[in-house]
Amino acid sequence: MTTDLTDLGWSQFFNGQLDLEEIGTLTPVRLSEVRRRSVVALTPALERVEIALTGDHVATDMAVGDFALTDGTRLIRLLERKTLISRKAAGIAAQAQLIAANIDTLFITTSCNQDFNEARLERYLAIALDAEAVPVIVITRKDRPEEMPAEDYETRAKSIYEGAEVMLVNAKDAEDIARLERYCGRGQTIALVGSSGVGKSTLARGLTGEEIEVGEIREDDAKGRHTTTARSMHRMHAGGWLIDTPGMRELALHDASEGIATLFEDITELAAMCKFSDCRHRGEPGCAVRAAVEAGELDPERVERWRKLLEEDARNTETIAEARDRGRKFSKTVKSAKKAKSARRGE
Ligand SMILES: Nc1nc2c(ncn2[C@@H]2O[C@H](COP(=O)(O)OP(=O)(O)OP(=O)(O)O)[C@@H](O)[C@H]2O)c(=O)[nH]1
Ligand SMILES: [Zn+2]
Repeated sequence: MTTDLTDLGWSQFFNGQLDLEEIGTLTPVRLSEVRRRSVVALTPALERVEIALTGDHVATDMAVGDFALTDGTRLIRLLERKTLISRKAAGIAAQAQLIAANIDTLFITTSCNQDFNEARLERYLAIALDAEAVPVIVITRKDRPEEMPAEDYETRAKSIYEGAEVMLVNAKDAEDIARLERYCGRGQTIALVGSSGVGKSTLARGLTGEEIEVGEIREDDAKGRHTTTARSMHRMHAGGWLIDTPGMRELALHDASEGIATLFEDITELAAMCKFSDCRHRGEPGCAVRAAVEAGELDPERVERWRKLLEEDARNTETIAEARDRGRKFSKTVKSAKKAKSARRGE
């Protein structure tokens, strides 16, 4: 059976990374599960094969949705990603954990109720923009709006960022699901983010016809527990792929300064014109942001949210950088210990 690679989400972007020899000898696959010492990959024939990780390949470098080349038994190399979503991993060894690669569209989900708020949506928008995925705000419960008419939620969402499409839906309604399917066609990859209870499972069920379980699977090893994800790529009715992982549902902001700058482009540009390059926009002389607020050209609440988002991002990013420094020293120790061990085993 020859399924077109396009079905997997393959495009010129990936094809252009292969040299002639690789085209002749290797097969592109897409990772649908990342385990501790192996990955499960989707082949061009849409079969799932388990590939052991050998040599320098380690699970922490791989993400669900990655494209890789295999010679049939081994994973030869990962291809450069079009988009990447990561999160700050929990625990002392804080490091960025890769959540999903090559997502085209991120459905940022909220509801016509108290879950809806600009700050939350902006945080997800910054993540999507930073990852270079197209953000679509999906507002569920249009059939049961709580605090104001459903259309008002839509209007508020539309005013957040003009680059984001807004879809007001009843997640249980087949016609509304069909409206979302324009992002879910053949070759497209999407993911759902949003708080618990906003309707992500309901949307996922509507788009795939599957009841998706996103429980974390833990594989124990001597050094502790390593979290992997269960089967995470799901085919949608419209032909595309939905990536659903526990990590995706618990995304936190980190290292997203470019996304924040894109989302708040106007404020970012103003801030560059402040007299002091480290201006905190809290009343310093020559503050262009402050001046715009005073002139009524900028919403002060939006400025406050922007500042908080930057702070949150800086806080989390710093922790990762610091941990990385600490980790380097530690990993040297681990590496030499491992070497000694393999030497003893005669590997
Ligand atoms: N009336 C109505 N009910 C909805 C809508 N979207 C979701 N629900 C209901 O809201 C409840 C929560 O929806 P879920 O799909 O489980 O939410 P979730 O985001 O997956 O939540 P987690 O699994 O906790 O992440 C369910 O009872 C859904 O049937 C909607 O648009 N309209
Ligand atoms: Zn300023």
